[in-house]
Amino acid sequence: MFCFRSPTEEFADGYPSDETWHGYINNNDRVLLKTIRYTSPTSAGAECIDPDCTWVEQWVHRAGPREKIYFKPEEVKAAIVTCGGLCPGLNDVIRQIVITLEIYGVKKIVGIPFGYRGFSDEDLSEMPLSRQVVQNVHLSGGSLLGVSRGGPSVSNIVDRMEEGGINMLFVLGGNGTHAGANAIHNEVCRKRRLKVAVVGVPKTIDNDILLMDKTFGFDTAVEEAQRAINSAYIEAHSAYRGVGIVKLMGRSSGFIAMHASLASGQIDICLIPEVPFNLHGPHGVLRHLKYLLETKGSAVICVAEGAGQVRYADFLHKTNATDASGNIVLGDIGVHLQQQIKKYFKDMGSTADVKYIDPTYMIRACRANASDGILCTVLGQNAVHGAFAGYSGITVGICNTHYVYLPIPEVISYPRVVDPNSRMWHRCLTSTGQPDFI
Ligand SMILES: Nc1ncnc2c1ncn2[C@@H]1O[C@H](COP(=O)(O)OP(=O)(O)O)[C@@H](O)[C@H]1O
Ligand SMILES: O=P(O)(O)OC[C@H]1O[C@](O)(COP(=O)(O)O)[C@@H](O)[C@@H]1O
Ligand SMILES: [Mg+2]
Repeated sequence: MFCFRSPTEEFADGYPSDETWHGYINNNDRVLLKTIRYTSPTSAGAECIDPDCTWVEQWVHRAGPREKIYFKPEEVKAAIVTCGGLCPGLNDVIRQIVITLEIYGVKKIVGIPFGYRGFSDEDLSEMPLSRQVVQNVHLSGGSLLGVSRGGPSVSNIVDRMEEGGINMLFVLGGNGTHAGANAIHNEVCRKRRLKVAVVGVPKTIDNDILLMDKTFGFDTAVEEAQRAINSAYIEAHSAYRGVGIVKLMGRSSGFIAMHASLASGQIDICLIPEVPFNLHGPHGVLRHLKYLLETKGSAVICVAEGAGQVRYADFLHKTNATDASGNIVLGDIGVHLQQQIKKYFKDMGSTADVKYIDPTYMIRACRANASDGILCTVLGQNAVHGAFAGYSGITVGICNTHYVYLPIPEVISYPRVVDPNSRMWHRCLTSTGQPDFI
């Protein structure tokens, strides 16, 4: 009976703890998922399942240390793997998982190099981890272990886990990585019936995982994007009929572009994948740009990489090419915008001085800021508490400011996207002053 998404009743002996210490989470503690009770579907931002906006209580497990633990620490061999693209805070999470495992008394802790690939590539070997190794890793960005896309099949991964005696696996990654983690969980638990815990920590700079307030690294990315936006503003503002373009990450979700635009207060046009727009025509982006140059003298555009390419339009006529993980390879919307803007003004016998800034990797290849550092710390600790409590096939997150365990399938059933009817998108529109481009 090892296939659980809640703590087992079979506890390791000898590790219950001080009953006078009220620092433990009761296994029945729960956190409420949705905290607003909407009166009508017309209330701003309402998410209703029926016209009466019937309120459905949804409770999730509260994260944290349990008094009784399921694994004997001396029998644990824990592994950590980081997959997908980089994200500020990966090293903070790795560090905290290692430190917390050591506090539980775990002696065998390893890192799997370069994502899931590290399970299959003969040239790559496990990296022994200890507090000493990870002590200062959070001071730099990236991942101590390395990351990659693509990699071996789930059964290969589980074969290697069995061979290596790994019985606790911490998986740091986004939607794709979590799909993999869930498949690993199903293989070890349901098929092979091994006593193994697979626990995820959501890593997505795009903030595209469901049900969570936010994911680590997102705040840092938004903050880092400010520098690019400010540079674009200064360039545009100092040029004769200057136009600044900043492209930010977001394959299918425009959260970084929306939040960075809102934070800066310097953006005139924000374009995200979730909101349709035309470039040409009476309501198009170019016409508005002309108006901005005539009235303000300059303009700054913030565009998410997936804007105009996924969902509503395909301005770049993308191929069906995919990366090693199966993600669609997008064209460069920033370059396309730059070309279209130059041509538009040239064709009308006018001019625009267009400066394009692409800080794509600069906003994620940096160390986490203080608030992300704290988030990483708590998530890392809770991942270890969850594994020791006997959870598997779960991931950790922050919901309504509380830390929780969520079943992986629930958070990756589809990517979280910006709701064009949300108050946050409307706040962004208020800040930019842009019209509908349709
Ligand atoms: N549906 C899936 N099932 C199993 N593994 C997957 C799945 N999708 C992606 N992966 C694996 O997860 C890893 C990371 O996926 P990727 O999409 O690149 O990044 P992210 O996890 O950040 O979304 C890759 O090694 C990829 O092979
Ligand atoms: O160039 P890379 O390494 O594939 O990363 C680019 C991708 O990283 C992201 O920011 C995040 O992607 P993941 O969550 O899959 O790591 C995407 O929006 C973007 O397309
Ligand atoms: Mg992905």
